[in-house]
Amino acid sequence: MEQKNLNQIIRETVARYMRHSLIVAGNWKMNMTVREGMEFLEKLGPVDGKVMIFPPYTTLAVLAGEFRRRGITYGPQNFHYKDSGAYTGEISLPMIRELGCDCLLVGHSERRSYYNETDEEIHKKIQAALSENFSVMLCIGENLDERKSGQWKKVLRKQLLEDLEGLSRDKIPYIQIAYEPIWAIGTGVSASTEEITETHRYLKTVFQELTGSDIPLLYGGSVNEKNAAEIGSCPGVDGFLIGGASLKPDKFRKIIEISKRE
Ligand SMILES: O=C[C@H](O)COP(=O)(O)O
Repeated sequence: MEQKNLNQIIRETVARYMRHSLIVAGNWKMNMTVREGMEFLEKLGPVDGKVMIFPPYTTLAVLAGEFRRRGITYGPQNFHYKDSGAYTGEISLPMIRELGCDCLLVGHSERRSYYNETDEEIHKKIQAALSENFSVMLCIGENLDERKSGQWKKVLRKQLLEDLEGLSRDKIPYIQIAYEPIWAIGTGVSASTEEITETHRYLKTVFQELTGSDIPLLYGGSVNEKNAAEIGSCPGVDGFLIGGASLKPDKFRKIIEISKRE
């Protein structure tokens, strides 16, 4: 019995280390002027691994070439689903394409709560982006009341089903999901490894039911250089979406180092 448990532990450990590198994505939110972004990249130095950055538009436009040169995938934090028109303050997919962006962030809880983005609107954005062959990183997450009352499964399932409604099989490789419990964002206290493991297992199951496929599933919410190794070793965690710690080159670099598996 003891031997069996040991074998199981060895298998799980080997499987964990054989996994591909984790995706390390930074969401700069409304931070980083062009000058600050340039300084950030200089301090960060060369990177390898799967690194993504979602900067604000102004910085994105000026530094697109720098990101590309360093092998960093980059894209906007928001966009409009129409190609053009009288939508003051908005940015369209053709404009984004011109900057060579590959992956677009969509559905972040700050967009949902501060700008009243609905699942219907998020669905339209995803459909538009996929039809133009962009990749998307869809953010989903529950609030503290929903977590405490045990409603989180229902809430996350609804977001997934509504945001990805009608997703065709050929577009599955263009989707990544970031699970971000709203109550852990910017608080300095991440969800526990038990909560992350349980939630990721649940979301992978729902996505499997929905599409018959696996999906890259990132965790976001107070990830930093100190907790990344532990969170990254949770089953079902394929990477991180990082806010605060992605603004500090030394912290971001440490997380990239921790996330290398090959
Ligand atoms: O998009 C990133 C998340 O909102 C996480 O932000 P945080 O790492 O500052 O908690």
